[in-house]
Formats: sequence, structure tokens, C-alpha cells
Amino acid sequence: MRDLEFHSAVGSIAPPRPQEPLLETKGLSFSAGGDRLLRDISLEIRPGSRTLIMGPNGAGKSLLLRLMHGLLRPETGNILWNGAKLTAEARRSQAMVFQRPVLLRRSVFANLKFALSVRGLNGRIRSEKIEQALAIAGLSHLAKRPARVLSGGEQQRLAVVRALACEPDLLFLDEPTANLDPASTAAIEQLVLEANTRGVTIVMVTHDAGQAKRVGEDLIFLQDGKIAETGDVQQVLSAPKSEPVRAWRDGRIYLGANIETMSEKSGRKA
Ligand SMILES: Nc1ncnc2c1ncn2[C@@H]1O[C@H](COP(=O)(O)OP(=O)(O)OP(=O)(O)O)[C@@H](O)[C@H]1O
Repeated sequence: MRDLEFHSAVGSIAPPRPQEPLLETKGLSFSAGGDRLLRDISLEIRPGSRTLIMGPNGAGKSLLLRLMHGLLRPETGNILWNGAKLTAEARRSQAMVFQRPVLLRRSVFANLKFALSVRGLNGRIRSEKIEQALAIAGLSHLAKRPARVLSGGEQQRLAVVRALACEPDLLFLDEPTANLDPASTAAIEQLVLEANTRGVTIVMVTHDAGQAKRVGEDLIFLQDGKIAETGDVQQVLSAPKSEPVRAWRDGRIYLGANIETMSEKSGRKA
């Protein structure tokens, strides 16, 4: 009753506006070698969210990440950043970590120093940021070591903190823990979740359902270059609505609707 009185006193109250996406793709497609590898990909990444991209080998996950980060040009469709065209300037608000860390053939310290210098940071601020990043990654004692002799887990921790030291609004990660042991995987997941609590939007490719549930909120599932299903990661993985996700969860190869129909037909004939 009191609410009704309040409403009539102040006039109509507009409902809250839905949050504008940080990144949006509209009808993206991509071809190479005469093959259509991604088709009609339209999606929204909410600011501050954690989105997981999943799907079988060859579904187009890495391609989609590269398109969203502006490393590839779409054949058709648009990528919007804060509602406007993704520009080179906007791309500097993004960072990407690859499955195989791309590190300079220099020391751990120099890898961080170079990344921060490119962002225009110098002097004491840069030194402080390097020290912070080394401490967060547990690499302070390895600062002088050549990056290329670090273990796989150490290299990936360096790649993640180097990306985060540049304070991106959005961090893309392409299977960052694919070759890592459980402890290194947990360390990377912790770095990612901590960054997200500081407001960094996360878009990550993984094949690991456990990791998806630990790290993700939103799920985009790709099959054969198309979006098969999207939704809350826990819900989609525990009760998938689409056959591609059911097949993936059950460890079956998805044969596609047409092929299944044909085999059903031939089964009926026999
Ligand atoms: N430059 C290219 N030229 C031709 N085909 C390509 C090119 N890049 C990727 N592809 C093909 O596009 C498809 C999707 O590749 P992509 O790397 O995105 O798959 P993915 O879902 O990340 O797979 P995985 O889980 O195995 O890493 C694959 O069949 C791949 O061979």
C-alpha cells in the first residue's frame, strides 16, 4: 500500500534499463579455404561478466575469440564495443591469453616491463606494477630467469598477470589451462576470478566442464561454427536443451540433425 502511495506521489517510475553489453557481435560469419567456419554468430557479453565458450574440437571457438579481439576480420557482421564499432583504440582495452603462452625471449621481469611500457607506463609506477604482478603470480623469485625456460604453468601465470597488468576491461583466454596440472590450473582460475572481482570482464574457452562451473556464469556453446545453446553455465551443463550439448556432455560425437534423420530413416527401413 505504501509503495502504491509512493508511486502516485512521484509519478510513474521507469523500470531499470537492461545493462548495455560491453561487447556485442551481430551476424558474424567467417570463411577460409572455401569453408564457412563461423555462421551468423550474434551474442552479447555483459560488462563484469564471466562467459565461457565451449564446444567440440573444430567448432570455431578460437576463431570466434580472435574475431571478437579484432585479430581477424569477419566476412559478414559487426563487432560492437560499448555500442560502437570496435576500433584499434578500443582493442587496447582488451587483452588475450593464448593456450600456448606468447612470451618474449627475455626475462620474466622484461616481459612485464615491455608490456607496461607499450601501455605508456614508466618509472616508479611501472616498477610497482611489475612487483605486484610478480607477487600475484608467485614469480618474484624467478624475475630474472628467461621466460622461455619457465615451466608451462609458470609461463601461463606470467602470461595472465602480464595481460592483467595492462588493466584491460575485457580479458580473453583461449584454453589457458589445457596443459596444466591441477595446482597450476587452480592458480590460473584464482587469478581470473580475482581479476573479475576487480571488474575485468572474462571471456574464456575451455573443454573442462568442472572449470566452466567453477569460473563461468554465462555459457555459449558452439557446434559446427554456429551457436547451439546459450544460458547460465550450471543450467546448460546440467540440463542441456540442445542435442549438441547433450552429445558433448555424454561423450558422443554429434552427427548433425540431417545425418541422424537419415540413419533413423534407414533404421526404419531395415
Ligand atoms: N586460417 C584458417 N584456414 C582454414 N581453416 C581454418 C583456419 N583457422 C581455423 N580453421 C578451421 O576452422 C575450424 C575451427 O577452428 P578453431 O581453432 O576455431 O576450433 P576450436 O573450436 O577452437 O577447436 P579446438 O577445441 O580443437 O581448439 C577448424 O576446422 C579449423 O581447421
